[in-house]
Parts: sequence; C-alpha cells; structure tokens
Amino acid sequence: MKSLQAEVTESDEAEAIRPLPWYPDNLAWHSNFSRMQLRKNQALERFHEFLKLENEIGNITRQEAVSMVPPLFLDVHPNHYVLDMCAAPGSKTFQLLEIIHQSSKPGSLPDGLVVANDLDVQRCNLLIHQTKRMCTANLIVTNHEAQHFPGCRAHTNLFNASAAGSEVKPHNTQLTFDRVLCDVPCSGDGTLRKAPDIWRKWNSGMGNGLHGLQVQIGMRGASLLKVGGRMVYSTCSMNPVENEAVVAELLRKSGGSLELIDVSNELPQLVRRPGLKKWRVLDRGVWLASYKEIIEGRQSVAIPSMFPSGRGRKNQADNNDNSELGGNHLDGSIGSSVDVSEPTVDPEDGFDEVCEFPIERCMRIVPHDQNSGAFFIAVLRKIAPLPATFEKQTSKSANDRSRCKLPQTIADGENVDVDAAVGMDESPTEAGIISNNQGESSSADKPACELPIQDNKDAEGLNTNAGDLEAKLVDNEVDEKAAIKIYSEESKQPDDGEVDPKKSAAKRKLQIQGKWKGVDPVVLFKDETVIDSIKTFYGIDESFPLVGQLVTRNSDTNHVKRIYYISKSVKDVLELNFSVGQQLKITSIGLKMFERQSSREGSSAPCSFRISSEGLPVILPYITKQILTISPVDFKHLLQYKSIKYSDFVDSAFGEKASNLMLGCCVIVLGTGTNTSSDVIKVDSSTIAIGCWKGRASLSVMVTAIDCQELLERLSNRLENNL
Ligand SMILES: C[S@@+](CC[C@H](N)C(=O)[O-])C[C@H]1O[C@@H](n2cnc3c(N)ncnc32)[C@H](O)[C@@H]1O
Repeated sequence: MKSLQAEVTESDEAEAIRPLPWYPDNLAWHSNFSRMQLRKNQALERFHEFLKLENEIGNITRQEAVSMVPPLFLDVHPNHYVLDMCAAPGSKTFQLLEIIHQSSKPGSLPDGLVVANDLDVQRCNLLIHQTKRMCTANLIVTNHEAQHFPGCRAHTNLFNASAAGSEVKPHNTQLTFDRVLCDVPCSGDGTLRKAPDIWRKWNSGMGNGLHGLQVQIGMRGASLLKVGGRMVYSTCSMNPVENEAVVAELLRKSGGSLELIDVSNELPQLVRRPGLKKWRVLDRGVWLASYKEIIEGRQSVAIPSMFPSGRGRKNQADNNDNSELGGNHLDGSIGSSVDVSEPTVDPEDGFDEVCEFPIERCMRIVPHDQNSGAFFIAVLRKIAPLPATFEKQTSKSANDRSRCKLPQTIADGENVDVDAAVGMDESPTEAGIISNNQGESSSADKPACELPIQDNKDAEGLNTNAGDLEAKLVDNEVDEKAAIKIYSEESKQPDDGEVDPKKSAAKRKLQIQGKWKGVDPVVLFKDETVIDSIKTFYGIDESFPLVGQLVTRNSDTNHVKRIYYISKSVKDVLELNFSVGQQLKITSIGLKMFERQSSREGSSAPCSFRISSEGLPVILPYITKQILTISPVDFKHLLQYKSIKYSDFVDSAFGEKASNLMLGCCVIVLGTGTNTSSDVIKVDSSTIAIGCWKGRASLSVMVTAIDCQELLERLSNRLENNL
C-alpha cells in the first residue's frame, strides 16, 4: 500500500491505509485519501472501484472512524437484545449487527436482535437499504420518536390471550433491552473538519434547543434498558450542553439507578479526554455561569439542567414545571429545578458551578489527538430499576403515542403498572416536545396534549439532523437521494405480483385500516400448502424452523410475492407486539427468503417460489434437493455468460445432472476440483453458492450483475491462491 500512496503524493512517508489501532481484531482501517483524490486520481481508480464494490456487497462499510466508537463501548454479545434509538442512516446499526452475527455458523442465527429506530421515515428507508447488505433475519426497523418509543408491555391478563394466533409467554411480556444506543441528534460541531459549512451555520441556540430532547431520549432509553444492561449516549458535538449536561441530568433523574461507568481500561489505544466538570451556557451571546444569571424571559430557553449543578433558583421552582424545555421537571420530585440549595462552587474561580457526578468518566475525542472527527461518548449501566416517577414519565409519553384500543379493565389491580399497561390511556401530562418531526408523524401519532414548544428563535436553522453530518454518507459514498429513491420504488412495488389497479385499491384500503397508516402490515405467513411445496421442492431439512418464522407484508396471503424469514428472537418480539395491539410501527423486518416466480416458465414450475440471494446463506445447509456443485471453470463461465446450455458445460456430467433437475429454481455450489458434480455438498463459512434457474434448455444465474462481478473477483482470487 505504500506504493499506492507514493503514486498519489510522490512521497511514501505516510501509509495509504493503516489499521485503526484501537479497533478490535484489525477490522477497521483508515485511509488518508480524500474523496476527491479517490474520485479524480487515476492511480487510485482500481482501489476506488474495489471500495465501491465491496461496500455495495456489504463486505466493507465506509465510515468516519470515530463514529465507530460508540457501538464498541456497548459491549454487545450475540444473544443481546439491542435498541439503536436514533439509527439512520445506519452505520452503527450495521456494526451492531456485525457483532451480533460475528460467531454465527452457516445456517444458524444468533439469539439476539437489533431494533433500529429513527424518527425520519426517509432516513429509515436509507437505513433499510444500508442494512440489507447484512442479510440478517435479526433486525427490526421501526419509525418512532425515540423519546416515545413504545414499551410494548403486555397486561398480565393477556398472557393467555391469543394474538394473531400466537400465545404470549409470561416471560415475554415487555420489550426491554440488554443494550441501548442513544446516538442522538445534535448540533454536529464535531464534524467541522469535513463539513466546514457548520462553521457558518452553527450557533449556541442549536445545542440549547436540542438539550431537552436529548435528555428525553436518554431517559426513554434508560427505562427500556434491563437492570444490569449498558447504555451508550453519544453525539458528534463538543458542546457540553448536549453532552455532560445531558448525562448529568440522566444521573440526577435516575436517582442512583444509573451509573456512569469508568471505561478507561476499555479500548486503551483510543486517545480520549475526560468529560468536563464545569462549563458555562451561552444564551444570546451572554455566557451564563449558573441558572441564577438568566435574564428575565429567557428561563424557558436556558434551563437548570443545562448547567453543571443542574439547579434552578427558588422563585422559579414552581414555574419551571410547566415551562421548561423538554419537560424534564414534570413531577417536581426529582430533578434540578426544585432544588433550591446553593450550587457547588469552584473556589478557584469563585462562581463557576462544578458538576457533582464523576462526569470526567465521559469521553471526549478531539480531532487533533488522532487525526479524526470529534465525538462525545458516555457509558452508563442500569444498576437498579428506575424511580417510579422516571419510569412513569417515559412510559406515559410512550403510551400516549401508541394508544391501542384494548379494554381498560385490570382485573388483578395490584402490582400492575397501570400507566404502562397496554391501552391504559392516561391523560398525557408530558411537557413540551421539541417539534422536530420531519417524518410522517401523522396526527394519529401526535400526543393528545402538547405543551408549549420551546422558544427556538435562537436556534434558527436548527437541524436536528445536523448531528448526523458525520454519518451523512460523506464517507459512505452512497448517494442518499438515489438510495432513498431506489428503496422507495422497490417498496412501492406491490407485494402481490403484477399491478392490478383493483387489487392495489383493495390493498390501500387494507393498509389504511391498519394501525399504522401507510405502513404495510406485518403478517405471519402460515399457508401450509405453499410452505409444504417449498419444503418438498428444495428438500428442506426438518431441523430448519420454517413454521412461525415466515412473515409477509401483505394481508392478502393468496397473492404474496415475497416471504421473509425472521429469527426466533424477532418472532418473540413480533408476537409480543401483536399481543399489545401492534404498538411498534415496523417499517422493515426479516430477511427476504422466498420470492414468487412471475415469468411464464416460472409459473409452470412445480414450486412457484424461488430462494432469494439474501436468504440463501441461511437456508443453504438445509437444502437437500435442487442443489449441485460445479467446477470452478464452469462456475466462471456461468457468471460470465449468465446462461449456459446443458450440453455446453465443460464438465458434461454436471451438464447432465443439471438438465435432470426439476424445472425451477436451483442452487449451484462452487466446488474445488475439476469434476465436482458430486452428491456430497459440504457447507461452511467459505462456501460460495448462488441461485440459478433450471430452464428447459439451459441453466441461468439469478444474481445481480454486481454480485456476479464480485463473485468473479473472489473466484479469481481463489484460483490464484489455489484455495
Ligand atoms: C446522529 S444521527 C444518527 C446516526 C446513526 N446512529 C448512524 O450511526 O448512522 C441522528 C438521527 O436521529 C434522528 N432523529 C432526530 N430526532 C429524533 C427523534 N426524536 N427520535 C428518533 N430519531 C430522531 C435523525 O433522523 C437522525 O437520523
């Protein structure tokens, strides 16, 4: 790689690419080339092509280095339930999925799952497009305001209720997570180096305007976290109001249930600086050392929790409850606004407040320490259930957002959290919500009562996505608009085959009748005739669980076009979601496993469903029919010519076996020798297999052009290395 650098810069002093020393197992590498160099420099053309191809396939993800840090501190294990609260465009979700899947053997799925949520529906589509490369059955994508993420708590009476035909098991009565990532919207000043525009646009009002929302998201994350679980709070901003102040407020509100973990022993090679113990708040050009200094009329903009002590002033205590941004002080029992004692003061400067928590355990990553973007990260552990008021606040607001029409009677009264129980519509008391809904937050999705929105005049140009500039595909090189278009066009395609205007109208009606307007319903696919025909045709081994783990997005099960496979963990969440009246607004779920054949030849095949490329790796070890191994030379020809007559295969025995397969989809596995049309097919992590169409006269590949290209490269590497 040094020579590559030399060719570009006429100097070989710096390395072209190098592994990031702090990333485990050398899995992340840093490139010194700018986007411009990659695009324009001819010497880098092949390298650039390689990056683009591998990115498209899903083998490489291009990402700002520091943006990869938060998931590492989550300490995710394959059996964990992980919630990524503000997930789009999904670079961290992808990393989380990689960790969940890291030790999975071919054909087996991890016990954990990732729920990736984002408020913005278009960005959710982008996330779906990005994570599709992962081919995972362990992901659910949802579209909620993170601060109101549904708790899906089933009422105890529902334990035996059959929802969508499935029983809810008592241990599965609430959606809680082992790990929660709050990579919240922020003002994004940490991305200044690569997004210099921020220099002109940024103002202190942006951070002040987001503080309340950030606290709310953190609070909701904490309430959805299991006791003993870890939560990471992160921003790509260096503004303490969006960072240390938020973390301190979470600690304050949690009343000792959350602890800020000292992670100085983790990723020791990552250079980081401690969190700030004291800071001042800038409001309209005035630096404020404490809440006491706020001028009249600005109390609803700069609030106590933005300051290191988190304390308000006595004569404001009552007013704060209703006027403060973000509704942090609703109940008056916990939190800063009602604490009238004098703030802690640093004796050295006489008036600056000092944060009472071990806030230095937070991490600040600054650009000049290791040539990176800037990031703020705090790692929290839940050591006890949260105080009732904290839980109540967050679950109340969540339930207000996901009302469902279930009876309000609670037979066994005691020990039931009435607020959190399904369908318990309490009158909402939640305080001001920063209106940052850019998505399709419909009126149905609005709180019944919204308190005043924060005075945001100062935050002109405030963009709750600004924090995402770091992830705004500057690195990913994905054309965001194009990807959204591709995805939405794809998702617009009727799931039920050909476009029939009558059918489309009926389908629209079905959707409108659903709980989440405009979102295709998730339906468990149970058509035994179809499932049996698939099982018989491909000889799918009984040990592969199909029943109960197939879903579609089409209520008209007779015209299903795509069938998705879900892991056991996703199935459990789905069943819980059914049982609580579909509180989760699911925009994507499962791995596309089977697709209906629509061609004329396809409809005359014994099985009308083909195996999709995404699903093939999961089901491959269980397929016993319609599967053959092929020699490298014939495989190469097949990828090059896309379709080959049976008599034209170099290995004539293979050609004959292929011609004897049943009409329809089949699976071709790359063998190692020259004559490999043997009957014994071994599958391991290095196995290469593709879906093909066994026609009357020829065998044709059923993979995309880009997949063919990548497979040809892999094949030539293998042949070169004699693998
Ligand atoms: C910093 S970005 C997240 C980047 C993402 N974690 C990644 O690594 O690719 C913040 C995201 O929060 C989303 N967002 C803004 N307000 C939100 C809210 N109230 N609830 C959920 N998501 C929100 C934005 O749409 C944006 O995608």
